[in-house]
Amino acid sequence: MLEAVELRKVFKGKTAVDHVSLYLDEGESVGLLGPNGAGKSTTISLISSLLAPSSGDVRLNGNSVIAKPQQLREVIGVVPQEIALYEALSAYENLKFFGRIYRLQGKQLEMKIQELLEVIGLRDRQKELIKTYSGGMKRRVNIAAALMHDPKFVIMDEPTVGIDPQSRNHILETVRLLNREKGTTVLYTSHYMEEVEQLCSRVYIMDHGRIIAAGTTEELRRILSGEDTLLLQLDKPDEKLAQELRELEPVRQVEEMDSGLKLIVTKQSHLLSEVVQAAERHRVQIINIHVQTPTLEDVFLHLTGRTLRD
Ligand SMILES: Nc1ncnc2c1ncn2[C@@H]1O[C@H](COP(=O)(O)OP(=O)(O)OP(=O)(O)O)[C@@H](O)[C@H]1O
Repeated sequence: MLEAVELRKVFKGKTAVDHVSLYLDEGESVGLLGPNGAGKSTTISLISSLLAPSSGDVRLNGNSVIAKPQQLREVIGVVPQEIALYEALSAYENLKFFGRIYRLQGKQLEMKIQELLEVIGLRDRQKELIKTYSGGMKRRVNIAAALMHDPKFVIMDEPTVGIDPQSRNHILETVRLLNREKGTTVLYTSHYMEEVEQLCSRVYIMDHGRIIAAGTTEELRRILSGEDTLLLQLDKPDEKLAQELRELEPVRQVEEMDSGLKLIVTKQSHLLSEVVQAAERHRVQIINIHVQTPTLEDVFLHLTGRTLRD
């Protein structure tokens, strides 16, 4: 088990990570979810011993690794947000370089490189220089580089931000394969709820440097078990209508979206006629009303009053 215990990191008087405790059991796929600036990258750097905490501890199978990180470094692979590759070398040459750092050589090194190129779907382009790759392809090579030493724990920092759909799918597939078929323990950081819901069995939600909720996706959704999400598709946006709905008793949250409004409301409230009347008063036409069970995104909205992408 890899564990963070009451981690804190203060940068020049600003607390970026505030008493964060989390654990990864072997074989788990765990999500760390939070908006930009929540402290996810700093938490990852602390857990992987790239950064020293202001206080708190990181433990591998019960033993602190802060003073002696070597043991941890052998079993952990970190995929940072920034691409850390040699642009003037090919994908093959980059992986060879990283493999050598982990003391792989000869046939073993060659096999590992080809295995990982296959996993990331770039075997046929391995001889091309990194600088000719798309952002998504570079990300995929960056992931392979972190896997050269067959780490037991893989920590990924928002690996799908700003990349093309094909690379995104490849990355999600790679995470699945690593976790479900190879049994690798994964900590997956993201601000995309749907990715975490698909990939992870347990989730930590982080905001302003703190863990504000933790549990299985089911448990977290149960935070909203007494509530429904109401999606109103409107013919035009209307700030005043949103404001009026916010003041209705059963309405917990109102979020404005491109096509209308999203309301988190108390279950079984007889709200629809009030909503329809309010829309009529504001001369807004309701094109469609959809009631759905809450998502993790809604849980986040409920806990913080903000959306993940704010
Ligand atoms: N080296 C540093 N020096 C000063 N402040 C920092 C440093 N690194 C991070 N911070 C601050 O700590 C806070 C948390 O940043 P962090 O990068 O961990 O968040 P994040 O959740 O990973 O967000 P993002 O998705 O934008 O990377 C931010 O306010 C950031 O400005």
